[in-house]
Amino acid sequence: MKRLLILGSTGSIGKNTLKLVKEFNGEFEIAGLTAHSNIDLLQEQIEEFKPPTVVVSDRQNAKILGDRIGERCEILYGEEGLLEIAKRNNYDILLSAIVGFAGLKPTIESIKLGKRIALANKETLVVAGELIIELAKKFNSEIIPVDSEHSAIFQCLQGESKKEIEKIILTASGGPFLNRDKTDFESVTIEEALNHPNWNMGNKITIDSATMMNKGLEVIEAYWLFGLKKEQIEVLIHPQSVIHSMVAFRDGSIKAQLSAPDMKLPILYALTYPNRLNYGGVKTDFKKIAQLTFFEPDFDKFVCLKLAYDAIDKGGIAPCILNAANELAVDKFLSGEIKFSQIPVIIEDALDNLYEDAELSLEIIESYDKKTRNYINNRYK
Ligand SMILES: NC(=O)C1=CN([C@@H]2O[C@H](COP(=O)(O)OP(=O)(O)OC[C@H]3O[C@@H](n4cnc5c(N)ncnc54)[C@H](OP(=O)(O)O)[C@@H]3O)[C@@H](O)[C@H]2O)C=CC1
Ligand SMILES: CC(=O)[C@@H](O)[C@H](O)COP(=O)(O)O
Ligand SMILES: [Mn+2]
Repeated sequence: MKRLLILGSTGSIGKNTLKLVKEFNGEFEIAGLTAHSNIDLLQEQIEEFKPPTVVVSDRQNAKILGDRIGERCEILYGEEGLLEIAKRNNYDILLSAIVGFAGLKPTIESIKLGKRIALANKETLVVAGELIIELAKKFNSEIIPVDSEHSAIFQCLQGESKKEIEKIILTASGGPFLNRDKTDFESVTIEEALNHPNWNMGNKITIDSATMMNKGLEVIEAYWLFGLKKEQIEVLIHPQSVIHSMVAFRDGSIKAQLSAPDMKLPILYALTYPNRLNYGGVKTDFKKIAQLTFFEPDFDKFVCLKLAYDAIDKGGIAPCILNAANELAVDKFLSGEIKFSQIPVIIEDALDNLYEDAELSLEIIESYDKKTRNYINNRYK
């Protein structure tokens, strides 16, 4: 029986993980769940999975939830609550699935306990990749990717050594605007941008897929996770999302991992690695897949992808600024404050004006995250 602490249990990854916990009755036990503000769903999850402790973001929601469920489970709140639940030594695997920068600090606490991290929260590696990889080594914590592309690469690399890799090929669906002209980006609606062709995900990552910042964040995530040069990380548009990524080896051989697009597979692998469980929940029928196609991304159209590659070159605090600016720009687009076409403009503006040489530490990363958000809030009211 593996004990799971799920950060972000009310989100898309969190809910898929709980479906697996239910499906594999007896394999997993829930040591804790966390939500931001969706206390109705969290309450249902408490009733079904009986975690000893849960966390919500604010005190008032903690009180409302407490009035509803009484003594059935301990309720913590705020950032302190998240850090506290992550520091408790009562679980085996942390499923890190909070969206955005908020996932960073509790993930670090879990790494410090030497836990296995099933990492969905890609922003953790984007903003603090160097620190995270160092800490994971120091505390002997395994970081197993949940992100479908990184899980694919991780699976292709089993039994291989790094020196044999020529490059990795991150596949990208191209999102809902793959065939839309860039001149139309001004008039893109929120509904259109949230209409991902292949994946059903949370709002933030869905908008990132539409701008292709998701692929940019994934390039940075792969850079840290697999310790490769930027030039060894290629992005390839593959609109069907059946090949989740590939590794090309120096002898010319290429390995790929394939399946119908369903996050339950990479989640399950991160929970059971190096083993697999019998699972018929995701069916891949090649006879129903008409074709698999591939082509190069258009960096002029999807500027966010270019900005992410540039942020690796700049290094230091650049990926943190890129991430904070992107999180805020996406929020502003989703609340109707800015146009879709302004997202890359805002990110570039923040990078141009805030980037400087800085010795990385958690404190510096937190201060640049705040500085970037303040800068954008003041400029784009
Ligand atoms: N969805 C997917 O298929 C994939 C997701 N990922 C990554 O996984 C992560 C989660 O994505 P996804 O599940 O789609 O996101 P969702 O938006 O669906 O869920 C986010 C979760 O985090 C909680 N949350 C949001 N803001 C905060 C905060 N400030 N503090 C604490 N908790 C918070 C939410 O709570 P509440 O519900 O109460 O708001 C919810 O439980 C992201 O980093 C994403 O990039 C990676 C690959 C695929
Ligand atoms: C499921 C998953 O891992 C997402 O990150 C997905 O890859 C998004 O698709 P695109 O960013 O390729 O559109
Ligand atoms: Mn992905």
